[in-house]
Amino acid sequence: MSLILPALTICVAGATLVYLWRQKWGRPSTFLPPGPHRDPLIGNLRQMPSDKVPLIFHEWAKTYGDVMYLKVPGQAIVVLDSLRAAEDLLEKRSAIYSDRPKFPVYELFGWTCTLTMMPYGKKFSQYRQMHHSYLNREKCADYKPMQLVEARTLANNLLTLPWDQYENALSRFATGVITQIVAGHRIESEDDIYLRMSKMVLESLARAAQVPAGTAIDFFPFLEHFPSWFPGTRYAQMAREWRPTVRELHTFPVETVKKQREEGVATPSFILTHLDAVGTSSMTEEYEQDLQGNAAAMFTAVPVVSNLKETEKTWGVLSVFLLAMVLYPDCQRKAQQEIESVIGASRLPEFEDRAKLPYVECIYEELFRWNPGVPLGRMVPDLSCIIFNSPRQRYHTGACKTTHTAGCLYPQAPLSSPISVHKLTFRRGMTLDPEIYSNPTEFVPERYLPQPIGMGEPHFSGKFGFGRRICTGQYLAANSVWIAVATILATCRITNAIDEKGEIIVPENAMTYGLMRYCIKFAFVLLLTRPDSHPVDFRCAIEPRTPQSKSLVMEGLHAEAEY
Ligand code: HEM
Repeated sequence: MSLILPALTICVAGATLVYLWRQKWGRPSTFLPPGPHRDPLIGNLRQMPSDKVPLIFHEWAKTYGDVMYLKVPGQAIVVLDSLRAAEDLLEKRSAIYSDRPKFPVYELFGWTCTLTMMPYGKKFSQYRQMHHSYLNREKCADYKPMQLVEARTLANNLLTLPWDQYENALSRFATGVITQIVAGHRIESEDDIYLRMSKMVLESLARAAQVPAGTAIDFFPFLEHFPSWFPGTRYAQMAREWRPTVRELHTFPVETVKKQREEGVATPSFILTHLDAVGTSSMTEEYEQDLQGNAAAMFTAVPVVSNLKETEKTWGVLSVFLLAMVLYPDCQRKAQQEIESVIGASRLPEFEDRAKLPYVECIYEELFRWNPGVPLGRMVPDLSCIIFNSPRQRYHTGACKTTHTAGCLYPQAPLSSPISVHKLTFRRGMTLDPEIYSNPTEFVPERYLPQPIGMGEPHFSGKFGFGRRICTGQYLAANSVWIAVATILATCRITNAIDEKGEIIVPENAMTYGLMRYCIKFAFVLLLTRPDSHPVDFRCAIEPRTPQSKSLVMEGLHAEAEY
């Protein structure tokens, strides 16, 4: 027993030395894209920004170009700073750049069979198909009545709740839509089981997402079996604690719908459709796991916790909307005038009005460009963009396809490759491109209107990602965001909050960006990344836009309650 600790320490120290040696001498960098100078062993670790990472990468890209290479111990990062580079690699070559690395930590948390983290392959196509069959453009038209009711509930909540509950209201909206899609369940109260579960699970996901594939466990999976006091096992311990909660989100919705189906009371949902497709008696264990994983993956698309800022989906976009409306009151006024002149003051917006409200459409588009909720693209890194540094190495690792962009080789990675390289599609740089967008840091909805009224600039086409990994919930999300924006504009006036001293609070026009933190612990270098952005906490005031607003919302809710 007394020999175990020294033996383990020697093993780990040996593995670390081998690893560091490989970092230093294992790979010449002949074919790498340009990037800041790298120190021996630690690469770009010293230069890595601790805040506003997307903006700083964008600054660096001005020197090194729109395909930039960075290296920190254990991870190589390829930053794609322009739409052209992203389209070139992720759209045109998506057959070879759609893979994901293995995520031992996520798996320990209980995220197995999850599309978002799934490597490219047969199962991946099967999962995409499962999502697509329920979330394609045509099917999403059927969900509009439900989204309309949820948007009106949101407006009602914003008009009645105090300011510190606004985030909850937005979260409830996002979760409410997803629970109906996934399980046919309508959230009626604040203590709803799905709200509680999503809140817990998203918190767990956020913790795991702080370290996408960058923990000691990811580098040395065997550490999972070590006792919790052993250096580098912290995330394994955390994962073990969260696992039951994550698993509950997988099993509970499927079990509940199965039971409802047996009792003949199930309402249409993603789960019911897939249960019906096979029949519960002939359902294999594998199919059930697939269904659980796919249903749970949709919940991960919803940030439900008011204090939880780590997620990037619908909530993020709507909080960006509130911030923009406070900072740019003229835009709010123009949109409200448009709604009033097209729809009048006696009813609320509906999906059929969308084409007649071009300025509201421009606001919707500008939200995704101005401060995209996912500035570094995928929260989950890809392994697909592994770069091999020499033909010799390609030979050794058996890569089979190569492509050529910006003078660099990007061969396809074999899944067994031991090299961990993470690509981050860099959406912030794409949305700030001065060659595409004039005054790019300003919120200017008019930029999309045709000239001479507007500037004729293009919509940001990467808002839901690229290629074969493009967001499967894009049509659902687009409808959710649009109807929420239109309904809030029609019913609410969003203004600056007043503080305790009676002074106007002017929110800072700044987004916080995830931290890149580094801890060097007992020779393990852990890269902790949180590649997300969200408005810094801000207060705003929301009041009825007209004396009739509240009653209109209530009438609208009653009229649509039986959709
Ligand atoms: C405004 C809301 C949303 C935004 C901005 C958004 C954006 C994104 C982005 C940028 C990606 C990465 C795409 C890539 O890797 O190129 C993604 C992936 C994904 N999204 Fe969304 N999303 C939203 C809502 C949703 C919703 C509502 C769902 C489900 C109902 C969903 C399901 C997914 C899934 C499953 C993936 C992973 C796809 C894969 O890896 O193959 N998203 N999303």
